[in-house]
Amino acid sequence: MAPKEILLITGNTNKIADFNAILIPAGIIVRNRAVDVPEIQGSIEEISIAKCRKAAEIIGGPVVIDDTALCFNAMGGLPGPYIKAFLEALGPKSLHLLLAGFSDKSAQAVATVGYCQGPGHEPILFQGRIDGTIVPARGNMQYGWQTCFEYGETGQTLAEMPDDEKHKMSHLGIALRKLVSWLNRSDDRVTDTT
Ligand SMILES: O=c1nc[nH]c2c1ncn2[C@H]1C[C@H](O)[C@@H](COP(=O)(O)OP(=O)(O)OP(=O)(O)O)O1
Ligand SMILES: [Mg+2]
Repeated sequence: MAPKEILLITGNTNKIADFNAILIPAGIIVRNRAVDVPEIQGSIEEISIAKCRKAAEIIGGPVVIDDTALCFNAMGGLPGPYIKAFLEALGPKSLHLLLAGFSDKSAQAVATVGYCQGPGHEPILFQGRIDGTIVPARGNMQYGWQTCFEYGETGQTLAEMPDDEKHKMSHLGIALRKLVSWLNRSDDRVTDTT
């Protein structure tokens, strides 16, 4: 089987590294274009679909995007897809203070990966969601809000987990494994009809 290739549209170098770490072992080559695609307001799915459609229009061909949300249950799912603005304003060390007035610190990390064949095609979404708890920052500060999200019952934030362990259970890992099986299925369909 020929190696598969995707074009990931993102300006986030940590995201590119995570895509590579998860997809290279699955036999998928990740190319990247750092285009800043406008992000609308709406549900996680609406934002991802619009972002994916716009990226395909800009590139004029097949693209993959990701939009990652951090949803606080006490806040009805906010900041959700708007987490980037909160992170930029507060920094990872203060993010947990948003929940200071709530006893419920539970949260979900949600990766929504979109694939669009090209302009005029409908994007397809692949989503990974994991449950966790928002805590004062612990671990490697390198990436986003990962210091503040303690995964499940592990007692570890995503930033305290070794990368290979994290990619096996992360929101992005789950979403990308769904993308991989869809890419492989579509390959089978092509084989079936020839
Ligand atoms: O696994 C993650 N662990 C920790 N932090 C993360 C993760 N994944 C995204 N993040 C951060 C980056 C950004 O502050 C926000 C998501 O925003 P999001 O729009 O998806 O990413 P982005 O604007 O950096 O890149 P782009 O839209 O060009 O793909 O959460
Ligand atoms: Mg973005």
